[in-house]
Amino acid sequence: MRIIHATDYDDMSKRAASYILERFKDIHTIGLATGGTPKGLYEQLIPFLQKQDLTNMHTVNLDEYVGLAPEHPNSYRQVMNKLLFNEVDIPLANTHLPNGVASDLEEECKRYEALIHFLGVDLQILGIGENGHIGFNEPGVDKNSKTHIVKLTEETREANSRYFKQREDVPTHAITMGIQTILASKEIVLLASGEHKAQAIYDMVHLEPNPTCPASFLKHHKNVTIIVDTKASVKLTG
Ligand SMILES: N[C@@H]1[C@@H](O)[C@H](O)[C@@H](COP(=O)(O)O)O[C@@H]1O
Repeated sequence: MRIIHATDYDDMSKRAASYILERFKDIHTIGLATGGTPKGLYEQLIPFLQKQDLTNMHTVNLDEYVGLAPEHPNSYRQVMNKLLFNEVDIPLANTHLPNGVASDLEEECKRYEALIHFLGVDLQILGIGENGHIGFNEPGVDKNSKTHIVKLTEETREANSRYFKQREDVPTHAITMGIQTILASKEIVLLASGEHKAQAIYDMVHLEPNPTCPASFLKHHKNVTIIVDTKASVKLTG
């Protein structure tokens, strides 16, 4: 695990953008994350992406809420459209997320997993939850998990309720890439900013891989870079 230290959120976003741009010519499929953390990174990437031919590029997102149709303003599909896809000239058909309203959700998980393996992810961007979750792989997750349906912890629903009108509107379940799905990508870049992420970052770096901190399983991957700002790394540096 390589650690790149950034001063603050803005610096983290800029460093992450430069890191990705240095490798851009080798990225055909990129794994994307939602949440507040990668927003600044996407803003940094947009001016560059606007000048690229993205016809053959594909994106795969980590997760989607169960029960929210792609048109729902809180669906991760809409979030990604707003943050990135509408700003650049990528065919929407090349931007992939699980379908949270599929009639057969188990089949949908299989379809999405197969699609990811077919495309092959060159670089996966990750954020991290305060409880160490990646994607929506909550504590207790199986390290061999593939794309699956998860019940969200109350902590995660609370953390994500800021995007919804009221807490009760936050879905109880989601479809997420599993730990194995994430580990199958060629390279992983995890971003974290803010003191509320400091414990999760400490656990990820210092604990043996174990399900209490799902991000600790990233130690099983040979090419992981974490870009953390001063506040998120405060427990690492003392
Ligand atoms: N499923 C997403 C994760 O992919 C994200 O990393 C996490 C942290 O979000 P934020 O970046 O807003 O702190 O929240 C959500 O639960």
